[in-house]
Amino acid sequence: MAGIYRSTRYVLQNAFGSRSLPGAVRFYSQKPDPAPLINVDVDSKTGVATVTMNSPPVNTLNTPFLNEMGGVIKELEKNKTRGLILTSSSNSVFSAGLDIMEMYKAPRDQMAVFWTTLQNTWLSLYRTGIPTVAAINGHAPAGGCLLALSCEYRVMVGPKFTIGLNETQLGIVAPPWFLICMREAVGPRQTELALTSGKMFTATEALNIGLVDQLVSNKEEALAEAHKFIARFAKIPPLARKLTKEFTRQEGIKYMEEKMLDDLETFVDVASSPSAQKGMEMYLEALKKKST
Ligand SMILES: CC/C=C\CC/C=C/CC(=O)SCCNC(=O)CCNC(=O)[C@H](O)C(C)(C)COP(=O)(O)OP(=O)(O)OC[C@H]1O[C@@H](n2cnc3c(N)ncnc32)[C@H](O)[C@@H]1OP(=O)(O)O
Repeated sequence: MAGIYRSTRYVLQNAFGSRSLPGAVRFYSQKPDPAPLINVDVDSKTGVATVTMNSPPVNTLNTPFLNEMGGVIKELEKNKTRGLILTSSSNSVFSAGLDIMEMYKAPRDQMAVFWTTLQNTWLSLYRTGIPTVAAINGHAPAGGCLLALSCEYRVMVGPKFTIGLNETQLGIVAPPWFLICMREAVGPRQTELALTSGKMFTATEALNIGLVDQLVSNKEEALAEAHKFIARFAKIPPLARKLTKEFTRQEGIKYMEEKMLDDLETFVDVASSPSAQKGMEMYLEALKKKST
């Protein structure tokens, strides 16, 4: 463990040129990208940003994507955006979650950079003072569900899409901060039942347990409801709102601030273990078979 801790720190220091970890890796220098993986459209009347994930085919969360997302959130905060609506350009997938190729047969140092980027981007989204809504217009397994859970409100297009933390089905484990997000939405009983079996919920089931807040029948309605949710805060002083959100989300924020490096070590250990690698291999094969 200690060896991994040291080598991970070394890789991150090389990668980010920082002297104090992990705080220093929270900031990204955004390179201009000719083909953005995320589109941002700010409504000039309301100041609300629609952030559209646009990384075909299935919006997997890999290091470049997560870096871009972190940069987008930082930029929106700087510009005092009034709301953030997270959605997808795909007609059927919100996000397929973490890019398994970042974990399957990946060197430990690559896994470490990937996970640190995920931790930081997640924290930015989870704790931002900007009101956030997920307009879930497609399947949202695992990391896709985490993205939605990190927002304050979830509107899901039903009935055919699914959402859930299905990690155990792949032979991997949702880390505690994924679990905290789920528990905040559905409570401890449903969280244990859902995560131990890796259950994917239909949109209606998700509504019934509180995993999503509203069902709609298409993306346009989802966006309209998301705007309505954000409009609720028009008369609420932003600082009071921001601090209240931060207090409500204290457990997840504290976990990440205090346990970031432990969490990283655990991830690299678990994800590189032979059983997790085997699970991912079988899962990737099944995905390939399905798509041919
Ligand atoms: C201690 C902590 C240790 C570990 C914690 C790790 C936490 C992990 C959390 C995660 O997020 S793991 C990822 C879990 N994701 C999934 O289980 C989703 C898998 N994907 C799907 O179920 C389906 O792709 C879909 C329902 C999202 C969409 O279906 P469809 O529209 O039919 O697309 P295809 O299945 O044909 O996929 C197109 C293409 O994309 C590849 N792909 C899909 N998902 C992933 C992924 N997560 N990572 C990498 N690649 C993915 C798929 O293989 C296809 O590739 P082709 O080359 O065959 O086109």
